Amino acid sequence: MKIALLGYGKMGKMIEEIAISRDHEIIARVDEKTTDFNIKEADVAIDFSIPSVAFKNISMCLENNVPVISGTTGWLENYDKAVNLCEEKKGAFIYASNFSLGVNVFFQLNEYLAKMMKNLSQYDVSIEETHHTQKLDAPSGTAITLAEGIINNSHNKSWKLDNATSDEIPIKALRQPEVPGTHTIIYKSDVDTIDITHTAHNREGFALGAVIAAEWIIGKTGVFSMKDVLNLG
Ligand SMILES: NC(=O)C1=CN([C@@H]2O[C@H](COP(=O)(O)OP(=O)(O)OC[C@H]3O[C@@H](n4cnc5c(N)ncnc54)[C@H](O)[C@@H]3O)[C@@H](O)[C@H]2O)C=CC1
Ligand SMILES: O=C(O)C1=N[C@H](C(=O)O)C[C@H](O)C1
Repeated sequence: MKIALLGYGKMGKMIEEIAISRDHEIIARVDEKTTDFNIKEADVAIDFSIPSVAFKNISMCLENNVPVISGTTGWLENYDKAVNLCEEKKGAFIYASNFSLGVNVFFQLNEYLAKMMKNLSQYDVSIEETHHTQKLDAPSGTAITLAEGIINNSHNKSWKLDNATSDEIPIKALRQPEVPGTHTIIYKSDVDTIDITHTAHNREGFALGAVIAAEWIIGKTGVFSMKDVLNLG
């Protein structure tokens, strides 16, 4: 498979390593200085760039009929436009806030727990995420997906970063050197606390998931999620 890497930072480099180990070829490594590449030469593009350029990258791929996987977070105000463009062009597109197998299991665990806690009003739910200090967006995309998983399966209606009211799920975003990504869901009552945590030890799980998604999307048409790729029960 010929892969164009849109964004060649921490994730782009890790994806390159894993893609090569699975016999794929990297035909472009694109950062803000790159001008001379032809996206049409790629079988698939993998975008791990920055929030302000992700939608432009995704649109470029869809306009040129190149299937695109995006893991960039912090650009979701344009997600619906990307979906519409994909449908209009009969293209193929996957966005996931987190490509790791472990977090995708954790997403399902979170939804299951939210259903169990739905009518236990003595518990208040909150989310905490910790990432490295270079992260541009807060809260993390994964924390937003977790909040949406709770909202879709409980009486909670919305989430808020810091200073939440009692109607909102509070999300706390902590930044500490070198942390690849830790997410905790907390249910607290006066008498006890239930919490579940996913801790990434490094970036390999994210990168492997993105390459598996890229392998999976070849030959398909439509907008998909990691749930489709991983076929989790
Ligand atoms: N969905 C997932 O599983 C994961 C998502 N991420 C997200 O992926 C994104 C990238 O993360 P990292 O690699 O850690 O960040 P990074 O800062 O190490 O790399 C970002 C890269 O984008 C490049 N870039 C800047 N302008 C560009 C442009 N116009 N076109 C193409 N590339 C451009 C930068 O040069 C840099 O190399 C972030 O949004 C992060 O939140 C990170 C890890 C896992
Ligand atoms: O920026 C990161 O590093 C990560 N970003 C993603 C997010 O915002 O959820 C996924 C992972 O937690 C690492």
